[in-house]
Amino acid sequence: MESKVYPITFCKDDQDYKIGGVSIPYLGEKHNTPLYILDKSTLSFQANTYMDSWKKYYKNNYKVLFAIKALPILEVIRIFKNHGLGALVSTGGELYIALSAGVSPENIYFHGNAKTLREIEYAIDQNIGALIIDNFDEYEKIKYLLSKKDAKINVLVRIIPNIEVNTHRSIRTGQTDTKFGLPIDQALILIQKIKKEKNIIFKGIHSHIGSQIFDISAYVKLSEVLSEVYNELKSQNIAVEEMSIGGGLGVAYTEEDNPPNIEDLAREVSNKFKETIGHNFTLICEPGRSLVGRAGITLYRIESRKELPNIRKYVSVDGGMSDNIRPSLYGAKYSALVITKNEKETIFSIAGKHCESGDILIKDFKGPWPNPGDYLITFTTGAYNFSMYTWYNATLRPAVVLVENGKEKLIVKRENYEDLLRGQL
Ligand SMILES: Cc1ncc(COP(=O)(O)O)c(C=O)c1O
Ligand SMILES: N[C@@H](CCCC[NH3+])C(=O)O
Repeated sequence: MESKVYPITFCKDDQDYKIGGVSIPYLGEKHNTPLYILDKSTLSFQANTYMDSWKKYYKNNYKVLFAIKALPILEVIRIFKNHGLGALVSTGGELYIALSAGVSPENIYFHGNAKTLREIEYAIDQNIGALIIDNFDEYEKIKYLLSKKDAKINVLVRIIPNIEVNTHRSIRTGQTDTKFGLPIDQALILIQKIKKEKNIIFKGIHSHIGSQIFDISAYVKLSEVLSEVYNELKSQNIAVEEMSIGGGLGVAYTEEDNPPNIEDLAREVSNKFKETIGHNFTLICEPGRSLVGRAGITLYRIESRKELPNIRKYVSVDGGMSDNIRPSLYGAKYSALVITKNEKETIFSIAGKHCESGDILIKDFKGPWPNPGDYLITFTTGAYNFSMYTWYNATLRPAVVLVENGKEKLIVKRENYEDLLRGQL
């Protein structure tokens, strides 16, 4: 079925809706709901597109790091590792997950604006690819830790590129006023300090302008800014071996969304660098959402319906803001499909089961009026759904199933009631 929001293998045959060749109602019966379902073909396709596009346009080394915060699942990280991707982590916990998935330490980069001494020490002890230094205090922490060890660490320095992108204000990061990174003049001072250290190895510059970005020209502008910093450092005899353009490429949540494609990003950025400083450094990009978003769907069961005359109709499902907080947090829009025998279409809002009036997954959805027990699918739930799970109302974290070629594999177990008591005394 042609759609920007459906996973590549999503389809309907005479019997059922299917994903990865597996019947979706069958998955619901077998694994219960809510259920996250991931299409392996879509994951692989997105990873290959990133790798192939840089290979085609960028004439030097490049690294694609999966920002695992989007979907920190061992099996997913392993799939990407097998396609040649590394991992971007932002906490000690994410570092632990990436290492547990078998990503080799040199392919793990660690960013974040408030790394603790313990997290930095963990990264140094594991000898990861690079710490992405966000501020002067972090530099002091690294210096302090290295003064007590016979170790070295590679670092990138995160700059604020002063680029404001058109996305939700909570997920913009490159504008002048941001908690992430340093203004360029301060970053240059920090780099001079780093260069005086024997065991802090300066590798290059890091940047990230935000998430769910549709405008490739923002990345072209970013490439210009990075080129200026590169030239400034060159004039100070400081070599820049690596530069990161961050992640942030958007995906379609509804048919109205028109995200740019990955190949356009690679071509435009590569062309800009060719024009400015050449491909004389290792280019890094750090996609999260655009690798996993479209691969995921969430399957719910419809529990109840009601009609408030002349006001609104509601259909409530057995999940909600615990498994997808994005509508409540950002007003994010989603596409859905009801699997029902009823044909009469109407307009209703799809509500979650949580004790919050704001727990509405989709407002004013148009589709067939379902019966309790029918299934509802929401699309593009691969990114920042599982990872932003909250256990509000003591809900159980849903299971995750991976599908491919008619086969399914449980890759995360559903929580049970005992899990809710774990750690409680
Ligand atoms: C530094 C950094 N890199 C990469 C990403 C991944 O972003 P996205 O999932 O939008 O590709 C993020 C999250 O926005 C980030 O903070
Ligand atoms: N959590 C955000 C993206 C944040 C990106 C973090 N670097 C979302 O769901 O859209």
